Amino acid sequence: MASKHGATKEIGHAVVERLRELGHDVTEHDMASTSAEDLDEAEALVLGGAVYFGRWPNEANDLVDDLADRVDGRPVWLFSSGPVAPDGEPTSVEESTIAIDGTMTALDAREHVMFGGRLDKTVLSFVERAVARALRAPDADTRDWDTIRAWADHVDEALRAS
Ligand SMILES: Cc1cc2nc3c(=O)[nH]c(=O)nc-3n(C[C@H](O)[C@H](O)[C@H](O)COP(=O)(O)O)c2cc1C
Repeated sequence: MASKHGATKEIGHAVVERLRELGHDVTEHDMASTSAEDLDEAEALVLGGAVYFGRWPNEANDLVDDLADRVDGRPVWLFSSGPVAPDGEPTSVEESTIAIDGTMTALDAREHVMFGGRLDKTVLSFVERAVARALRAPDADTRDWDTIRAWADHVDEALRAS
């Protein structure tokens, strides 16, 4: 996971827990302290990033660059955590956009899914808080745990089918 304030990390943890329940041997990594080589033994990869200004954090994009040469046909799934409001900015799940096409192509990923996010202005940096205020983004947590777990089930099914 690549998470600045923990919301994406918690989503990733829920996915990991569900995949473990379903019998998979899963290791959880923080992308900021993970190299592509660290993932060489993994049979499949699930990468999740928080969306800031329409893109994943730098550490996620750096890891994707390094992974591109090492994926070697392994199945890859991607998720993002972003939208926190039904309207306004940051925007709704349906409207939220992220520059993910390059990542999809680089890793030959099977799919990318956008989950809701969490915004808590009390934990943001000064600049982030100023941006959130300027965008009139409300404090909210729109992560839907049933949807997140259902997606883990879907990844499990795809893994079993492959
Ligand atoms: C400065 C700032 C910029 C953001 N930009 C976007 C964005 O472009 N698109 C989006 O959907 N969400 C955006 N968000 C919402 C975050 O992606 C959301 O809060 C996310 O769940 C945070 O994840 P994290 O706690 O793992 O860092 C932004 C939030 C902040 C504070």
